[in-house]
Amino acid sequence: MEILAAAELLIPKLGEAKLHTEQTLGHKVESIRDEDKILFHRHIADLHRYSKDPDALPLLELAGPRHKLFFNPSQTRLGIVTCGGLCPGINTIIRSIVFTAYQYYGVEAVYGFRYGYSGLNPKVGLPPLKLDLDSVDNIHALGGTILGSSRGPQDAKVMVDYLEKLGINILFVVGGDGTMRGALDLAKEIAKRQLTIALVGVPKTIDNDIAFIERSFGFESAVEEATRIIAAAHMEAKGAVNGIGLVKLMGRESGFIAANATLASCVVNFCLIPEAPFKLEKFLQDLERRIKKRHHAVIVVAEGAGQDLLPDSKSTFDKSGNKRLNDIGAFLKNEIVKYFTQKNLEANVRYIDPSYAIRSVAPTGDDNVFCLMLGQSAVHAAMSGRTAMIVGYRNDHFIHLPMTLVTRFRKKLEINGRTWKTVLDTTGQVDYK
Ligand SMILES: Nc1ncnc2c1ncn2[C@@H]1O[C@H](COP(=O)(O)OP(=O)(O)OP(=O)(O)O)[C@@H](O)[C@H]1O
Ligand SMILES: O=P(O)(O)OC[C@H]1O[C@](O)(CO)[C@@H](O)[C@@H]1O
Ligand SMILES: [Mg+2]
Repeated sequence: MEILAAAELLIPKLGEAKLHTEQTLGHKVESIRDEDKILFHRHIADLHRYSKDPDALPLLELAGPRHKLFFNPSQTRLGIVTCGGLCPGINTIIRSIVFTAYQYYGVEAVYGFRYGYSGLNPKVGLPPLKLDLDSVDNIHALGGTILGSSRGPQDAKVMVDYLEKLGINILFVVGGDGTMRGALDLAKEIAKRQLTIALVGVPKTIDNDIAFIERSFGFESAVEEATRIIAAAHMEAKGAVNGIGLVKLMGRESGFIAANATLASCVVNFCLIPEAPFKLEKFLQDLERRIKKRHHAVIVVAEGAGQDLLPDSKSTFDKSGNKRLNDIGAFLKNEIVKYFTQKNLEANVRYIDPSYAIRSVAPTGDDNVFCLMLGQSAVHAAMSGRTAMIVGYRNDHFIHLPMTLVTRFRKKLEINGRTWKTVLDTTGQVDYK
């Protein structure tokens, strides 16, 4: 567990919020008091570290409407941009921001930038979309993003020039670690020019690997979809002599999707994730044991697992600088077939790579609830003048976190934690190190 200093959780503000919220909006507001905070840590061992200086305890601001506004709704213009890979629930976030802006704050100037940061570079030629209640009314039922998304950088100076030209006061950035790094570049440029433009992020990744937040929206929906695919692999495995269903799931550097889908589906015998390196020979021997005993097996492998086993090929990177991974699924399929052929044992491997199919689906009901609340939290934070922050979920609360924190590292599945131990217990797999 990362140990933080209290100051690391302070949220930057554009200035003093002076407008009385209820008087300005003309309706009742159940505001959150700034001093209502929750503990960042909850493990007693972590809390003990602060027993000598309780003032140093790191505390999290709760999300929600504030007693005072920084922005005057009648003069506020909002922008939304969605970047990086798709994730179930992005549209619900967009809808929630638009509805909260219109209905709670009476802000009607809401614009959606097209195709990620590309839409913030006017030279690319993608004018923003004007968003209103009608245009976003049904989008929560759709996968993807109605605004489009992209990878690849744009110059922060060019983007801030454009925001200034359009008179945007608040920009909501929906994206992963890369997007938040891009947003921090924007925040620096905005501060340099002493502009009053707030930047509020909504963290997005189906990999669930964003630092310091406990749950990423869309993760549950992706796991749900992955579970359906694993069920198909199980059927295929049971339908053939010594059938082996092999499913590759997304998860670049962390195995959250693979581990959760394994637990959710109940039929997986081997779950391979990037956090738990394995020796191929040991894994194949255990697979042979399983096949001899039960005559079928299901393997789930996260795309980032076992990369060290793959033959060296020249690394390539996507436009955002993310390393392209080698295909561990195809590699394992070949190795399994080779191994069983050498042993003169029949094995029928059915390899399923659902790839994008698990992340482009519509969100589950629970993810929709989550997205709705994240979108609302983002608007409340921005209207109070908070900036360079994200909204997130931690210790059972919607909270604010500085953007600088969430770009520090990518969260990994804890190998000594409960989830991974449960995977080991339920699959019966052993350590293949
Ligand atoms: N270090 C960085 N500085 C500035 N901008 C960045 C940086 N890294 C990424 N970006 C920009 O952020 C956008 C999205 O980044 P990226 O493609 O890495 O996806 P992401 O937000 O991490 O989402 P995910 O990886 O979950 O799909 C891109 O336009 C990219 O150029
Ligand atoms: O092919 P794309 O769209 O660049 O993205 C694929 C990657 O995006 C993610 O869905 C999210 O980071 C990863 O799980 C996956 O490796
Ligand atoms: Mg990323």
